Amino acid sequence: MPLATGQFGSFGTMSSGTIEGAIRNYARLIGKQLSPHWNAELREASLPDGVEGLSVVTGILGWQPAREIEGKPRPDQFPLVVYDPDAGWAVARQWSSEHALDMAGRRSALTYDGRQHFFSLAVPDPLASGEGGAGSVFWRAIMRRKQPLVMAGLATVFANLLTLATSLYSMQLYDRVIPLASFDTLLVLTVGVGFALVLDLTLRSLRALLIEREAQDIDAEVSEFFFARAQAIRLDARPPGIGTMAAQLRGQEQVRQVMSSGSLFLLADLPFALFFIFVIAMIGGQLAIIPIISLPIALLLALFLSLVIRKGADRAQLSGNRKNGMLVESLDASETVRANRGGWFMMARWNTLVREINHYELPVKKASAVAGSLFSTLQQISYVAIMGWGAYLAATGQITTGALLACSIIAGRINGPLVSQMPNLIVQWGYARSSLQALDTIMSLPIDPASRAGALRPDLIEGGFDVQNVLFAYPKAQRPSLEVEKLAIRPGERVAVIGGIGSGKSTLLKVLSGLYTPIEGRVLLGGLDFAQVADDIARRHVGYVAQDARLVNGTLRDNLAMGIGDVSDTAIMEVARKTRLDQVIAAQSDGLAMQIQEGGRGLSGGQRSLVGINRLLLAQPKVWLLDEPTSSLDQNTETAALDAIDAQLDENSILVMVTHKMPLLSRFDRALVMADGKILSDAPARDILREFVARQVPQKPQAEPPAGTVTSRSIGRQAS
Ligand SMILES: Nc1ncnc2c1ncn2[C@@H]1O[C@H](COP(=O)(O)OP(=O)(O)OP(=O)(O)O)[C@@H](O)[C@H]1O
Repeated sequence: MPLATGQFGSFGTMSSGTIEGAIRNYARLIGKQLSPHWNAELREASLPDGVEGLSVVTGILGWQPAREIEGKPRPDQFPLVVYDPDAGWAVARQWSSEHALDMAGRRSALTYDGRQHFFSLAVPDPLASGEGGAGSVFWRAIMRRKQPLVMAGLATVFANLLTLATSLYSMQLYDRVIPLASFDTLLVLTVGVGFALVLDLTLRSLRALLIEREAQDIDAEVSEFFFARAQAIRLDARPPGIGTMAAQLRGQEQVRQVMSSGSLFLLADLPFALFFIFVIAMIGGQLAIIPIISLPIALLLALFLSLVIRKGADRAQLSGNRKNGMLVESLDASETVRANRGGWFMMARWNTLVREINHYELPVKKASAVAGSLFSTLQQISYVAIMGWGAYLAATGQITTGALLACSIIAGRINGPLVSQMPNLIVQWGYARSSLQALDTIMSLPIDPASRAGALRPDLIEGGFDVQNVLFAYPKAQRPSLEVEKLAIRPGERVAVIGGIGSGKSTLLKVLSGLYTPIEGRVLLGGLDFAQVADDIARRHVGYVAQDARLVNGTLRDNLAMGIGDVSDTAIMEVARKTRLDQVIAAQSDGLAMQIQEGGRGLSGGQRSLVGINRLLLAQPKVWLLDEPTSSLDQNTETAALDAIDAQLDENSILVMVTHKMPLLSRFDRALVMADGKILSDAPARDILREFVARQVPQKPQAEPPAGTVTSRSIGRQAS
């Protein structure tokens, strides 16, 4: 709800600012990302008007309370959240004059008249909760919901106490009602136990509902965390098996399921087992010895089972994840597999994995089946022992028949749910444990420094690239794929990168884009270590079209406007006309609303590249990094697309483009020739082109590759 309305001082009319809007702006300014659902809990809350609103909001969100600045803030204390009695909540960047504040997201300044309140806020980082491993992510999510969980715990306590009511009821029936034919007592007891049962039902249902509701929230929070974490993993550190990694991430559902299935509350029943043994001792005396013996046996059996299945569950889980990876790979590469008659090869790998899973799962299944029978036998033995020994005690007058019956009911309560569900629970926990281990592996992968809190957020990046002693190697690679001692690219330069296949051109572009972090050396852009610049700022400044331009599931419009925000259809069509994408759009009955399938299926390779180029033209970055963007375009479309890019470059823009098409060098100032991950030559593009043409002409009769194709040999020759 709006907290205040009014105007910002004398500098113009403003709409009223809400706390949520101010927090969003503040987080952006200080470089913290808010999780997508950060304000979900605020929607149902009623927030007070006025300055108290912020403390209520931080309380609901579980953040540290905001710190109010006393008096007039110093310049070094900005940015600050501001509450103005007239204009509501906003964010002040800095003083713009002695009595005016420069406001974030607002064009006019706020007049300071001493009535404003200033706050500094500690915005938690959504990825920070990952410190301490995957288990701690779940644990923190649970602990944030202490209140409902305490209530669920209390419901467990009461429900357990109420089970005593039925046993005591039976005892009274046998000891008082039947011998004395006391029907009044029967009526009172039955009504009493009836109430107890209704209460028990209510409490158990309440507990189940509470757990389910909280489990859903925990699920949303935890899955959001792992999704964000997976997105933030440094691209160069990603494991190659995407399908396997997806399966590992899905393991979180298994952990969540175990946590929400009420199994945790089954463990909460454990202390009650001790209490029930105490009650049996009170009613049945020596009979308590039976559960005192049977309960530890059950627990030891459970411990033994968990040890037996641990190894098998871990291995079965690993193979299961690989199986998922293989499934994804075989579906993704189905054309290649089919065209090369690789079906049987894939099938053989699949069957091997299935056999592997069965091999590891078999001992788990066997152990849990045997344990199930053992637990049920233990339960029956303990029943027979209670009844047999109890009958002797009753016959010899040491306990009443009612007490015997009550003891057998209570003993059933000890052994019943706890013991009968134990094997299942242990197997579930075994798998959840290995899922947690897999999640820990993902958590241990390095994340992009730019995704971390504290990344640089410059308003403006001015200047060119300065690459200093950069060394980059892919994980587990034998040798580096890129070694660049020194490379400077000034604003306004158009640089082509050429070289044979696998010479390191794409890697250079990825390192320049900041998507890959060098293992040694630095890439500076405008004097800033680019790896330290916040991701959103970096992406806005640097545009990159990958060699394999992939699209995502959604409409063509979604794909063109991805990451750009508000972009009108008119703007899209204007750019599309320049690059000839308009012809692709016109050929579709749905136009921009055309549905694109995963990975860009539905469009041809060339069309996909063209969408990538158009996206960049709409984003209007200062730095353009293009990896063979026109390799699959026809001549006319290529010319149109490159002309459109040319037209958008100004004297401060940088263009670095990888290409195998030598004639395109005429469009560039400079050309870098690469081989073996190194820059062999860095020269004016026209010189390289002239040299190339000169060398090509006499060699034509020797059946060399067609002009315009760069090979390792030709590059070697140029460089020499
Ligand atoms: N994901 C990866 N993991 C391991 N090694 C890789 C990976 N990608 C590339 N390489 C290796 O790094 C080297 C440089 O590859 P890069 O893709 O930069 O070459 P390129 O010059 O762009 O080649 P092309 O012209 O074929 O696109 C190659 O030797 C390649 O084998």
